[in-house]
Amino acid sequence: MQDQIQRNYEEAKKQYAEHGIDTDKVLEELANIKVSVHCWQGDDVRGFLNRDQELTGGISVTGNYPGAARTPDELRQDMEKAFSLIPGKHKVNLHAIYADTDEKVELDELEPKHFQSWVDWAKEQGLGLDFNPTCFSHEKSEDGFTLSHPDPAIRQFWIDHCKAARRIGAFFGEQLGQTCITNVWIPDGFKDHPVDRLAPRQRLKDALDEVFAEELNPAHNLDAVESKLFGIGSEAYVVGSHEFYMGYGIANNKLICLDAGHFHPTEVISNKLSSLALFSPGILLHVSRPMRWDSDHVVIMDDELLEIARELVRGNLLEKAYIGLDFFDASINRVAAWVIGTRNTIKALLRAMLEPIDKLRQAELEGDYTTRLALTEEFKTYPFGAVWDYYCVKMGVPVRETWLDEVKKYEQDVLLKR
Ligand SMILES: C[C@H](O)[C@H](O)[C@@H](O)C(=O)CO
Ligand SMILES: [Mn+2]
Repeated sequence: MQDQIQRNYEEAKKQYAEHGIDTDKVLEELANIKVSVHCWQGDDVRGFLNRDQELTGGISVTGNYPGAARTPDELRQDMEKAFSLIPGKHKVNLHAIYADTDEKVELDELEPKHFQSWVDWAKEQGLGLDFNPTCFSHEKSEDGFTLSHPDPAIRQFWIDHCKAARRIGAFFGEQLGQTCITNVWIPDGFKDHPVDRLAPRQRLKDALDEVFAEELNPAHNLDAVESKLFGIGSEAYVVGSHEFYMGYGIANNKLICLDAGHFHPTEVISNKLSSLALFSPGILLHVSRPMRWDSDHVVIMDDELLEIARELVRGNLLEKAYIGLDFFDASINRVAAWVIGTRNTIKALLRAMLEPIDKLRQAELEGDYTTRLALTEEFKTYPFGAVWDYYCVKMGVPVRETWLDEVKKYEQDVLLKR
């Protein structure tokens, strides 16, 4: 098998070299790209702080596949399994509700010490950490409002939680020597048409100003803000809309987070990256897959994933874009969900890096759209699979679908025993 993979790679390498593409160099670059893998796929966004609390905030997980992680140790064990099947060294994206502590601690009182075990584990595994305040699944968000809440006391609770989250993010960055991205997403919105659209946005703006007032070392923590068009129960109006955060992020030097599932059904984030790149200090991606009402299906190799990857590569945006994943599916093996979505994201980047970008750009500049179309179409069947297989071998992870045997075995040995 390995000899065949090597031979296939040598043949593919020649074909790409004819178009000036150095596959060895591409693979070196690919190995440097980190994907932030979201912990919440492993336990259906339950977390460990308030395990009896139902999931709220207009997001939903469906399915009852056995084996969801019930403790921080189980979640780490599952993520280790997933990472052993994914090429490269990556990051783990945590939410505040994943604190690992026996203390009964409120969200606004969280401290770095409540995440010490995650930092120790990340060090040991060579992983980075990203972070998110959890502004949902809590009694103080039951009426659908957090940072824009009309009640100043409730608003203050969420402001204090977000402030605490940023300090935890900075602790991650400082401890791990890798910048932590702390992303603020809030569910606030109305099911039906509001009378006053402005006041909640004014309150959100003022609350964010307070959240971000403390200066933190940007080498340790960078802040991001994530918009959404609608959620379940906030169909008519979401306070933190795209326009709101475009304005806020650019005016306040914050990363803008684009979640692929947070826009109109035919609106794509791939077409937003080049505009945003010109004006914002950085972009955080939540790579996801919208399906009708749901914004969070497991990422597959569809046109939009490829287009996102192409935009990142062609526009040289990989330096200012941070790639995070955001999906949750409880109807399939959760470790497999991570592996499928993360491998696809990396594979899409590889495919984008294996395109004759200079030739295509030149054809476009010269108005030769025939060549542009012909080449892009022919490259769709160039042997990127041979390069991917070789990359998996080189990085010491299973080739093609052989990873699935390992997940099935893990399911038998570990997940079904929970
Ligand atoms: C759990 C995440 O923070 C959440 O999915 C958020 O990023 C989002 O996308 C909400 O729709
Ligand atoms: Mn998201």
